[in-house]
Amino acid sequence: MFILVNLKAYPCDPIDVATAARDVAEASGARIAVSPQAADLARVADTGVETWAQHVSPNAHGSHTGSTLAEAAADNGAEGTLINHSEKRLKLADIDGSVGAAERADLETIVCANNPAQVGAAAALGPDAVAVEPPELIGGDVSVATADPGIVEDAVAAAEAVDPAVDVFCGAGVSTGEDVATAGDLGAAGVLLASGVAKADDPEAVLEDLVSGI
Ligand SMILES: O=C(CO)COP(=O)(O)O
Repeated sequence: MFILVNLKAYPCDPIDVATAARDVAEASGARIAVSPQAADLARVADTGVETWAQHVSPNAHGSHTGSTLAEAAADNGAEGTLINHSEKRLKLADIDGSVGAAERADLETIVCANNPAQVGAAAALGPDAVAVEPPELIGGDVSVATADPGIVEDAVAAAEAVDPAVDVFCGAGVSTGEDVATAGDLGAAGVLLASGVAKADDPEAVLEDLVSGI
């Protein structure tokens, strides 16, 4: 199970979380990545933790003010990128373009989706993985795998039907090792989470609990 911690725009110290994630990954052997604000990519990558962008634009180099270029993310230490997060929704053509931009820059890709139908559509674009995150459960206390196990199973089936090479992740409300284990039992290859770590008083303790569920 891959654990990806999305820091969103939370007011946590990205280096504290990155250092804790690096230490827990090293001690446990688990794969843990941290996805900070674009401006913090290089500092987070410098800790040695696996670092992901929260978004990359479909654009290549050129006159595109305000773009987060895949090439710039990669040059600043990102190894992968989320695309189409629920809080950064894109048009279909732009999701396709961002997947292509990430591939050109050698970034691994996870395309996020609201439901199994969108998971199937996202899988057709050829990312490395897709993630199902019901928006109504994001930021809550109950894990998607407990609140709506069927949506995870249906997302796994939807991706499998389109492209069995595309991994399926789930996210929303994940905060414990038990949540990680339940997600794995439903067929997820990993989890995306944010508030459970970014808002924690002791992110390292939460990460240690999370990897106990792998
Ligand atoms: O959006 C998410 C991860 O990308 C999930 O957020 P929470 O873990 O805060 O529910």
